[in-house]
Amino acid sequence: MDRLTEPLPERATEPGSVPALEVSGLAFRYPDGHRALNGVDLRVEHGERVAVLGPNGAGKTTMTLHLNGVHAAESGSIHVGGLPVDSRNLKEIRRRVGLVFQDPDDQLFMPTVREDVAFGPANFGVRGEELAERVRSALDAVGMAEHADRSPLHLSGGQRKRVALAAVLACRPELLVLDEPSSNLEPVARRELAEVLLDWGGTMLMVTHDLPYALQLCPRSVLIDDGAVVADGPTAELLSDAELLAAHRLELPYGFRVP
Ligand SMILES: Nc1ncnc2c1ncn2[C@@H]1O[C@H](COP(=O)(O)OP(=O)(O)OP(=O)(O)O)[C@@H](O)[C@H]1O
Repeated sequence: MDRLTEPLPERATEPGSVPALEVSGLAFRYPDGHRALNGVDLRVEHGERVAVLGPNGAGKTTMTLHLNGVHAAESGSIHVGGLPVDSRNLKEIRRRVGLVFQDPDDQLFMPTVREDVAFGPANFGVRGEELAERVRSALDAVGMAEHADRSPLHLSGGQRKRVALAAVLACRPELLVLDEPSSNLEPVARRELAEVLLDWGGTMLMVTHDLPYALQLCPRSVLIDDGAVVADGPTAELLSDAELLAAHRLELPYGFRVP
């Protein structure tokens, strides 16, 4: 592995402390026999924001779908705040891990935006004024409060993405996992989403092909290729390594320079 050794900013590592996320030797094969993960190792400390980079088909989404038990590991282990991700703990794991899917249509299914955002916390037992307050503050955070009574079906793609994020934020997760949050967003919505995520302030893992977005939001990045982590370090260093990027089919936008 290409290990970049500079000390990582914003990483609160204490020897022996329980990390927010620990993935060890995670391997997975789809039912058709395709091996998508070949031993992923990743440790994320509380409060870190980590971008997950890699070419198409590298295994990024497959890895994220293991973090809240959508897929079950073939071998290896995952711990969230010290709790193993396995079938006995799924309810608590899903409370801790908020997964925002790449396609909001995989997540939104209620008649109104308000009901979609209330669904998760209600499912975890939140009721009454607390539920109403969570829905209000999550919709406010993503700038969608005025659309609370509309059908998600009638929103634009970018608006649906914001509602999907609100639905996860309303669950108050300990670990927020986002798959391609900036795709299909207009520049203003992309910037506003960055502000929401920075304000949120919790532990975050963000899968993205948007390298400037990774640089803006995540002090640390891991690069996954062929189902394994091939580089892990400060985002600015990874993105300054032209050879590393080329070897894994990553490219900065034309004219973009890492400051
Ligand atoms: N349901 C499935 N059945 C079989 N193979 C799959 C399935 N879903 C994904 N794969 C394969 O697993 C590998 C990893 O896919 P995954 O979606 O995790 O990649 P990714 O890094 O998220 O890619 P992208 O950047 O294109 O979204 C790919 O080779 C893909 O073809």
